[in-house]
Amino acid sequence: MEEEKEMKKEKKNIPVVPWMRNPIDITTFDQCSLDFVPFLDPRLVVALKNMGITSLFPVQLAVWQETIGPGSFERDLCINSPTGSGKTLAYALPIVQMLSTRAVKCLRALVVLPTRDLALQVKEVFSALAPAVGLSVGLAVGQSSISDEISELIKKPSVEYGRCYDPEEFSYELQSAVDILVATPGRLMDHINNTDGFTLEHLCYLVVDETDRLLREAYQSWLPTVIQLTSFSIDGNFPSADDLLPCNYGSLKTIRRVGTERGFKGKAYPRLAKMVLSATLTQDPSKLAQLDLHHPLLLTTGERRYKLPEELKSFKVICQSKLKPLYLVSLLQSLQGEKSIVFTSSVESTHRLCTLLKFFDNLQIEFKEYSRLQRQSVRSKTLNAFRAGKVQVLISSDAMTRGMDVEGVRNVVNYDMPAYIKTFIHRAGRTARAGQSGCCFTLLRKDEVKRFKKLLQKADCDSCPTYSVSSEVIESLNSVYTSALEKLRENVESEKFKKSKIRLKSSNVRKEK
Ligand SMILES: Nc1ncnc2c1ncn2[C@@H]1O[C@H](COP(=O)(O)OP(=O)(O)OP(=O)(O)O)[C@@H](O)[C@H]1O
Repeated sequence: MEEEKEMKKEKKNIPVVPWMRNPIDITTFDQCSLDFVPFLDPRLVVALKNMGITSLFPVQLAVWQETIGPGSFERDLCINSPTGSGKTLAYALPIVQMLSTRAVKCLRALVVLPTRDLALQVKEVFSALAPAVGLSVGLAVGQSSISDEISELIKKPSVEYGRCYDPEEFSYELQSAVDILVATPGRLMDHINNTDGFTLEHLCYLVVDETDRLLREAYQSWLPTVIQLTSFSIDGNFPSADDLLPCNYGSLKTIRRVGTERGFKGKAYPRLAKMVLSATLTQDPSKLAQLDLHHPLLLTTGERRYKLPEELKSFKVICQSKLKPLYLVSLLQSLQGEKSIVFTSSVESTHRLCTLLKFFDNLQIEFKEYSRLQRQSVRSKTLNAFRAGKVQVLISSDAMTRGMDVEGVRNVVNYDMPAYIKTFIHRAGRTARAGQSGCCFTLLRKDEVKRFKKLLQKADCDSCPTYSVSSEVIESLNSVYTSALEKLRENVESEKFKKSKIRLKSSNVRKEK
């Protein structure tokens, strides 16, 4: 009976979790000039202006109100706000301001993101703000070797030549070189487990960005570990690491301890304040429970759970499956070199489509493949070229969908219809960011149209006109397409042959051994 009730609520879009039913509506806030933002540190005003920011977006003002303003961050914040609405600055700005008065450097804010590319992007935002008030920002994503990363994050004590040091005392002297750390879960766990001097004992702020994505995967249990290391028991004592975790967790000796600590002189331990964010925040009670939120407060945009950016226009392009590449080429040509991202359903299909397009004679579109099958260095190079406008079109698997912010993307093309509204939202959200306009085109077979319409209704989108592609253009491309398909077939055969040769060679080497 209870379960039935819960299901009905979900269908009606009423959150099952009670505290989610009385949110703060972000749409009631207006954009606000920096000059009128209460208590904003003048040094940060200068830093923001240097970033080209002259006013705060509604979500940023709403979070400011709940952290620096009257809310005083007494409750943990769950922020559900559309793609491109400025969530990064919404948490970065108050964190930097709150830490600006700190006396001693230690790790006080941790921001966790699901991918390296996203972490790099968020670090840029913190790096543009934090130095203005004397704070340092670190990155733990596995971009450099672990030893390089450690030397960036941990400050070694100065050693006097000729003096003999007790090793235990010596390691106790290790100090954080950063106030704020932006990390991916894997590298974070590496440091928690193995890096001497890496400690969460002084952590005041935890941000879980792209929350629903991070909660979907366990990532070596990073979340329960962080929560255990930063919580204290009802009697006010902090648990001992030995009580909580297996003995191979080396540096967990650094768990929060009872008593006065460096950085909290004379003050009781503050609770760990959390901000969790997404454009498609989960409402699943069991997932939210993992975050161990303290009197959570939801900040959301309007009444609907999912919302597309105001300035996004959606179109459908109807075509037969076998003619999709032709329609795509024709569509891209009609976009006349505007920065665009084409999403496919898998890394394999991304690769196949790119190979096929390479065989289109006289295409006159600068495009590049971007998928998680590629090495990070290749991906970074491609992304930089795309950012710089040297590449007009990125053909991508879903590696790009979450959070990536590339200026000037005017169009998104769903080469394959996304199966879920969340996927549609994150893909489409690579355009129409920060109040700019943008278009999302979805290639559909006739029999997919009804399902697609239903999908869009979940995000309150009732208008998705058909974008017609000129049949003359399609016809004129037909012979080029036929020959490109033939070349693709030959290419697939030769790739298969090469792979089988490599396999044979390596099995012969093994036999010889
Ligand atoms: N107050 C502001 N004024 C002008 N531009 C801003 C402001 N705040 C953010 N931006 C710009 O808006 C863009 C989108 O911001 P951001 O990446 O934080 O969005 P988001 O809400 O996190 O999106 P997503 O859900 O896709 O991750 C960025 O290019 C950022 O520089």
